[in-house]
Amino acid sequence: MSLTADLERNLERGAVRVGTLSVGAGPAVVIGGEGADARWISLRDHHGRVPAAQTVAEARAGWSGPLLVEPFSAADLPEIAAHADGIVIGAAWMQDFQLVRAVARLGLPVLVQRGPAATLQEWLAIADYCVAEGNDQVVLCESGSRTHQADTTLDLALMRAARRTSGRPVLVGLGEDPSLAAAAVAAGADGLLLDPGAPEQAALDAGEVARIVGVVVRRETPGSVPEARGAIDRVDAVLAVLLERRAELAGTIQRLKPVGGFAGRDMDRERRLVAEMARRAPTLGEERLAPIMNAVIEAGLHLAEERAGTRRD
Ligand SMILES: O=C(O)C(=O)C[C@]1(C(=O)O)C=C[C@@H](O)C=C1
Repeated sequence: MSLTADLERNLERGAVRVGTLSVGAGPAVVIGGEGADARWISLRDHHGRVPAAQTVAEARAGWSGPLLVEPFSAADLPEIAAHADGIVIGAAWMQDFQLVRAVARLGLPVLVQRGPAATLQEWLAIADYCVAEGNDQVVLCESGSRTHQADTTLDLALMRAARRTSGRPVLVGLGEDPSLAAAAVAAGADGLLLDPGAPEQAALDAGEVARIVGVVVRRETPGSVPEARGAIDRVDAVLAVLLERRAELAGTIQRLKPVGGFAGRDMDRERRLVAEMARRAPTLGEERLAPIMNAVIEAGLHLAEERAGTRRD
C-alpha cells in the first residue's frame, strides 16, 4: 500500500458538526479567533469576574459563524447553551467530572482538551463520560504535556493514537504559533486550535498550511456540488504551488544546459517523466498525462525563453 493510501486509511472516522463546520470529514479546520473557520472564547480567562452573559453575548454579536465557549464553571452553562455552537472543556478542567457531565447534558458538541499530565486512557475516559450522558458529539484536542521546558510539548504520536483508538476527530492546540500546523495535519490532525487572541495572520497561515498538507493526507468524499468544488479548489491550490515550483526548476535547467529552451528539447526525457508519473496516476495513464505534461513543459520553456530575452515567436 502506498504511503498516502496508508495515511488516508488511518483518517477514516466519524465527523462532528459544530454549527456549520464539519470537524473530522473534509478539510482540516482552524478554530481560534480572527481569520479562523470557527471561533472560541474562554470564560476561564476572566476567572468568573466578568459576567458570562456579557462575554458570550459580545462574542456572538461579533461573529455569526461557529462559536465555541469554555466555561469557568457550571453556572455559565445556560448562557453558553443559548448562544454557542459548542463547548470547550479546557485542559485545566478535564478532571472536573461533574462539570464534564453537566456540559455533555447540554447536547452541544464538546471539545475535550487533554490535561498536561493526562494519559491517553484518562483523556478518552472524558469522552466516555459524555457518551454516558447521551452526547456522542466529542472532539478531542491534544494540548501538550508539561515537560522540562517552561512550556508544554505537543505529543503528535499521542494525538494519532487517540484518533486511531477512539475514531473521533482530533485537533492539535498550537497556542499562538502556527509553525507546527503542517506537522500536526501531516500526523493526521483534523484541525488546529489556536488561542482566541492569536493574530489573524497566524490563523490564516495555519489555514493555508492545513489546506495544502491536507490535500495529500486527507481523501475527501464530498456529497454536494459546493463541497466537491471546495475540494477541487484545495487540490488546485496545491497544483498551483507545485506548478510554480516546477517552472522555477525547469528555468534553472534551461540555464544549465548547453542548449536550453525549445532548441534543447529532449523528447526522450519527456516520455520517461510521463511514464514515471503514470505510476502514481494510473487512472489517468500515460495517454492522458502526455498532453497535460506537454502543456506544462511548454509553459516552462516559454517562461524561460521570455526571461532569457530570447523568445522565438
Ligand atoms: O530535463 C530537461 O532537459 C529539461 O529541459 C526540462 C524539461 C521539463 O520541463 O521537464 C523541459 C524540456 C525538455 O524537453 C525536457 C524536460
